[in-house]
Amino acid sequence: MERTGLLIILSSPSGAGKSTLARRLMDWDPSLRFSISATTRPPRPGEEDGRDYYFTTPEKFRALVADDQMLEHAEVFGNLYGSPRGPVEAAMRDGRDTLFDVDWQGGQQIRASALGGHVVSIFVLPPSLPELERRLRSRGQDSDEVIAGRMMKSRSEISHWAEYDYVLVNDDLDETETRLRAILTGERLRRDRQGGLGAFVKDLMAEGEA
Ligand SMILES: Nc1nc2c(ncn2[C@@H]2O[C@H](COP(=O)(O)OP(=O)(O)O)[C@@H](O)[C@H]2O)c(=O)[nH]1
Ligand SMILES: Nc1ncnc2c1ncn2[C@@H]1O[C@H](COP(=O)(O)OP(=O)(O)O)[C@@H](O)[C@H]1O
Repeated sequence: MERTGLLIILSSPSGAGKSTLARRLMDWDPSLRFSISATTRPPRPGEEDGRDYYFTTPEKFRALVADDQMLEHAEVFGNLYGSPRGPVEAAMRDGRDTLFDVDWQGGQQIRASALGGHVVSIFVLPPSLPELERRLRSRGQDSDEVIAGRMMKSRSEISHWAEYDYVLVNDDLDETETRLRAILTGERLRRDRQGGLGAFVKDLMAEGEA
């Protein structure tokens, strides 16, 4: 069946659990392609260039933007982040779904992009702000100053929740993962309903006539 890849946007305030959920979703379905962003922020311990992010300089980042190689880009917490366009277009052509971990600005730009794919957007909320702060601390990778900055920004990120198709409160991680899988399964069926299924039904009916 002919199909176009879905563009799946995952956003949340920092620390709500996006990266954890994205990893789980890809373990569940290895055919999902994670859009590896370029960023000018320094790597955290354990992060790998080309797996978690493409770590780059502001100069190189701006050159990519000028060359129209970014599907979307934004400044978040004083650093530049962007989704390279080429791999997304290739995945769409191959009928593979792409998962984006981007902020609300990236979400808006992907929805507005001319790629013409079926976009599904999901916003992840923490059960409470004290729990969000606890998760940021438990990750143990950011200084107090960085954590305070992310907590301050969390309200403005959360204020965009209503722009998303789905909103999940990430309280119990297993339960949130189950819901994410259900969303993906349902949205794939909707995509197929709008796409190649028409040809399948036509063939089915023709068989009956033969
Ligand atoms: N617009 C946009 N935002 C991104 C991109 N990559 C990551 N982000 C967002 O930037 C923010 C900071 O990401 P990161 O530095 O990994 O910190 P974390 O969210 O605390 O793990 C998060 O809201 C990400 O969703 C991107 O390519 N484009
Ligand atoms: N449902 C959950 N319950 C408890 N801890 C969680 C849950 N989801 C994620 N975490 C933990 O919270 C921290 C932040 O999660 P992470 O996925 O890095 O968030 P984000 O990518 O949104 O910044 C990590 O230490 C992660 O293991």
